[in-house]
Amino acid sequence: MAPRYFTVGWDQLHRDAKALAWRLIEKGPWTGVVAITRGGLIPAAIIARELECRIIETVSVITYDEEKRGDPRVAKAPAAAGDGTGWLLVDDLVDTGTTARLVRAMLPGAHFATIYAKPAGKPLVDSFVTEVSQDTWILFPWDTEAQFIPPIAKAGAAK
Ligand SMILES: O=P(O)(O)OC[C@H]1O[C@H](OP(=O)(O)OP(=O)(O)O)[C@H](O)[C@@H]1O
Ligand SMILES: Nc1nc2[nH]cnc2c(=O)[nH]1
Ligand SMILES: [Mg+2]
Repeated sequence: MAPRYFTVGWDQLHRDAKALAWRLIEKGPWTGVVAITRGGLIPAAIIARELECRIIETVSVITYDEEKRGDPRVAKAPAAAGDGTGWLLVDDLVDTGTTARLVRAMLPGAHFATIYAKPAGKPLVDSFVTEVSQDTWILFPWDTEAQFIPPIAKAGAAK
C-alpha cells in the first residue's frame, strides 16, 4: 500500500517542538540535551533554546545502507552524557523504534523525547507531541521544497 504523507512545514515544526518543550520544562531541570543526528538536530536546537539549556551532545546512528534498512550502527557515541541520567535525548520521530532501542541502551537514564511517534515506537518514548499512523511517512521541511503543481483541471485531463 502506498504510504500516506504528512507534510510538516517550518512553522508547524517550530510550534510542535515548542509544545514538546512545554511538556519537558516541568520534568527538568536538565543537565543537557543529546540530539540524535541528523533528524534530531533542529528539534534539539529549538527545545534547548526554550529550556535555556546550553550543553548539547550528539549521537549518530546509521540504520540505512543506501536505500535499504540494514543493521543499525553507532557512527558516533555521545561524549559526555554518562548513562544519560539528567539528560534529554531528542529525535524528530520514532517509527519502528530501531534507533530508539539502540540509543536507549547506551543512555538508559535519559528522558527520550520526540516530536512525532508511530505506534510501533511509541512505547520507547517518554514524551512526544503527535502520533501518526504506522503507514504515514512524515515529510520534514528539510526533506522538501516548494514547487509548481499544475491546475487540477490540467492534471485531470492527463488521466
Ligand atoms: O524508529 P526508526 O525506525 O529507527 O526510525 C526513526 C529514525 O529514522 C529517522 O532517521 P534516519 O535513520 O532516517 O537518519 P537521519 O536522522 O540522519 O535522517 C528519524 O530521524 C529517526 O531517527
Ligand atoms: N522523514 C522521515 N524519516 C523517517 N525515518 C523513519 N520513518 C520516517 C518518516 O516517517 N519520515
Ligand atoms: Mg534520525
